[in-house]
Amino acid sequence: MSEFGPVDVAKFADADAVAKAAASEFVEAIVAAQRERVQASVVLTGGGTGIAVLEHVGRAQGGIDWSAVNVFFGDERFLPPGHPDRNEVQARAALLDLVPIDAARVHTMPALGEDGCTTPEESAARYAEMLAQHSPDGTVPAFDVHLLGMGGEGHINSLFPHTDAVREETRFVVGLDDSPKPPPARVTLTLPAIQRARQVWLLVTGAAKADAVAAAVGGADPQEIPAAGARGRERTVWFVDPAAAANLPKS
Ligand SMILES: O=C1O[C@H](COP(=O)(O)O)[C@@H](O)[C@H](O)[C@H]1O
Repeated sequence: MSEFGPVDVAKFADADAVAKAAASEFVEAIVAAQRERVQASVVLTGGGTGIAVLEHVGRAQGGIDWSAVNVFFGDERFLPPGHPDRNEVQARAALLDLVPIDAARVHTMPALGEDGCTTPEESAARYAEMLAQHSPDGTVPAFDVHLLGMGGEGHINSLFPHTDAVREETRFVVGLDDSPKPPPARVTLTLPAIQRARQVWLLVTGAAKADAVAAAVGGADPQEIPAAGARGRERTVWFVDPAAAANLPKS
């Protein structure tokens, strides 16, 4: 039996409908996790669609007990604190500053110069320690939902094709200083960390991503198309618009 749940593709009329639907299901998933386990843990992503989803969650919110949500990040740009390109900064503006969540529950990846971190690897090591403290077995939490965006070449978090980061098999967080997409210095959860999540949701819109969507859903090698390795233990869902879904088999 596979260690992963099924892969579903959910198609919506356009990019805004993708963001609205994912936001509404995200709220429901957090509420359901809190009903079952009291605490919910989610991983946020950067990128256009990922941040649009958070804006819609901020408007909807319905029923989430924010005092029992732990927020983590899938990747981060290793830039000074408060830099507008940091995923954390964008997530705060879109959602986290608008809801009653305790600052201690927002687990950000240390920025350049924060907590004495001068390299992405130092930031990654700090983040891995923090994740271990939030995991019953001292590894990484079983996130309820891990949100992901995807680049046109199939990257997720900061896991780019044919890189050491996407090949990583043991560490849950790594730093890189040669990201093909700027900025070069980044920190990212790895495939082994993503694969601990109960649910993995990929939020993908636009024609530029159609080839990578089809390859990933079709079971490509994750070293070629990192998104192919993004699988949740209970469920993996692709939230796509018609342009991103264009090259999927019609059935
Ligand atoms: O660099 C990144 O890109 C991906 C995808 O972004 P998108 O704007 O094309 O949706 C994003 O998921 C990731 O967090 C970010 O660091």
